[in-house]
Amino acid sequence: MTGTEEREFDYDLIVVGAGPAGENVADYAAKRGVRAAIVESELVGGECSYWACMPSKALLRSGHAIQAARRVAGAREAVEGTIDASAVLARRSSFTSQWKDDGQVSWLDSAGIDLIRGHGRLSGPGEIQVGDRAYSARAVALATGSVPTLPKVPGLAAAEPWGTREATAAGHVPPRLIVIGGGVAGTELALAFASLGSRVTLLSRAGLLSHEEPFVGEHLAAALTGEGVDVRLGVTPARIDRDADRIVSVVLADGTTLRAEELLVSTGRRPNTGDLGLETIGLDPAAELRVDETMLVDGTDWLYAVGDVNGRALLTHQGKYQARAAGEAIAARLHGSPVSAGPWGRHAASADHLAVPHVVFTDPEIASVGLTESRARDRGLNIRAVEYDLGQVAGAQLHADGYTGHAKLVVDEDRGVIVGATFVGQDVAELLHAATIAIVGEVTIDRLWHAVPAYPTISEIWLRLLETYGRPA
Ligand SMILES: Cc1cc2nc3c(=O)[nH]c(=O)nc-3n(C[C@H](O)[C@H](O)[C@H](O)COP(=O)(O)OP(=O)(O)OC[C@H]3O[C@@H](n4cnc5c(N)ncnc54)[C@H](O)[C@@H]3O)c2cc1C
Ligand SMILES: NC(=O)c1ccc[n+]([C@@H]2O[C@H](COP(=O)([O-])OP(=O)(O)OC[C@H]3O[C@@H](n4cnc5c(N)ncnc54)[C@H](O)[C@@H]3O)[C@@H](O)[C@H]2O)c1
Repeated sequence: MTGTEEREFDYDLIVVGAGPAGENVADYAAKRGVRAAIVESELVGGECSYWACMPSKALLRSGHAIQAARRVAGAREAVEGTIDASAVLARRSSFTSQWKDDGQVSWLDSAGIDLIRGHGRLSGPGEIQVGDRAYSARAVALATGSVPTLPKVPGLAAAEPWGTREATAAGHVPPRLIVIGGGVAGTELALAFASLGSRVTLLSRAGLLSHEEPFVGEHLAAALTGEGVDVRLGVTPARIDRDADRIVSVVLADGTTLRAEELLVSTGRRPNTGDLGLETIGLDPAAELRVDETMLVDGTDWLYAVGDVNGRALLTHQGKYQARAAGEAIAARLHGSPVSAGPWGRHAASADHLAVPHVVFTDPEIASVGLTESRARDRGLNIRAVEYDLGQVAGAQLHADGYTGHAKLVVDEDRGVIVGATFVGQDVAELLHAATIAIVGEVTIDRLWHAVPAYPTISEIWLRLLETYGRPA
């Protein structure tokens, strides 16, 4: 570290932010003998545990279970009555440990990682200020997550909309809910609240999940509509107000007015780099933090950025993957050991570029990994894509009466390997890891013919896709 080599340090490593990424950097470094502390301004466990992954999936799960039973003759007849929304909210709250972090704090303690409560801010190279105390470290990892972005719509802020935090922590189910944003959070939470009894209107300026294969949005829009969600595509809110009775009005660009008790805005997130003191080490707080494959920030030899804050892939599992690489890279560098940062090296987060798995927990589920066909073509790959109707697979037909779904593989013809896979259908999330392994392992199509899916499982979709692609000559 330039100018700090002769100093005594409070720690080897200080991590700012105790979300899933920060916890794992500290843990993986500590397991290699690094003295680590973690700074947290809210709850140890981060967004994912309390206001994102866990509560949103808990809000969705009961509705999925009811629908799964309704889709099977014989089971359907046993489903009576309506969903118990208060029991669902209580179950959700149990998954957030009632928004208390005692369990995660005990884990930090058992891992030998010091917890410093408060807002952490860089005050110079290797220096973190928390309140009136400055701490020094040989390495610092920023793992401060991301923050929501709000669209510029007149009246929006004054209308006190829900963000994903308010929606995932909701204490009641609003009779009517308007959702702005047809991305991952918007579609998941629209379905969750519809299943709990809200009349939901989902507004999207484009299609749904527009970064996925085009058939994904079409299937999802049809399914959400079937669940009673009023899906409006290609619409933009022009003005938003909340009246004295606390009813929100959203006026669309075409003059239509929609009303609801609550409005949820889920229009994306950006890295949380504000108020981190980046300017004290010569970095522009408004610019993206650029990192190498070990998450080392460009132009430094001591500062790392891990998880949502580096903008590489805003997903818990990917942040934790980066954290495993970074934690061990930090330890190796501090111990003067070799660092393996080349493609697929043990200290490199190579999968961020080629094999990021992603599940949208709607019904149908959307599970995808790697490149879509259009992104693969944009990268100049020589591509052939094959698709198949999941509803034609025996295992799927057994799984649910009238099963509907779709699957697609994107094949790099020059290398004979899969570079992308997308599945849409009930309970397809568990199909995804096979595709991730095939992509990361660069398993050739010829060899995949020897990976026999058991009969009658939904995994037979793999065989159908291979048959559509063709037997090797
Ligand atoms: C509604 C919703 C649902 C989601 N569902 C999923 C899902 O199902 N699966 C999935 O993989 N991903 C999901 N995500 C994304 C996932 O939540 C994030 O990718 C993940 O939380 C990022 O982890 P992180 O550790 O980088 O940041 P975070 O979890 O945001 O943690 C950052 C931590 O840093 C703390 N912090 C910030 N600044 C400071 C500071 N200056 N000093 C001290 N502490 C600070 C924060 O308080 C926070 O605890 C979802 C996101 C949302 C919004
Ligand atoms: N199951 C999961 O893994 C999961 C679930 C929820 C969220 N997340 C993560 O959280 C992040 C945030 O989720 P998200 O749904 O907010 O983001 P997103 O990027 O998935 O979707 C944002 C949506 O808002 C729309 N939008 C953006 N700006 C707008 C504007 N000015 N006016 C109207 N619409 C606008 C976009 O067109 C898009 O449809 C995602 O990156 C995702 O990775 C993951």
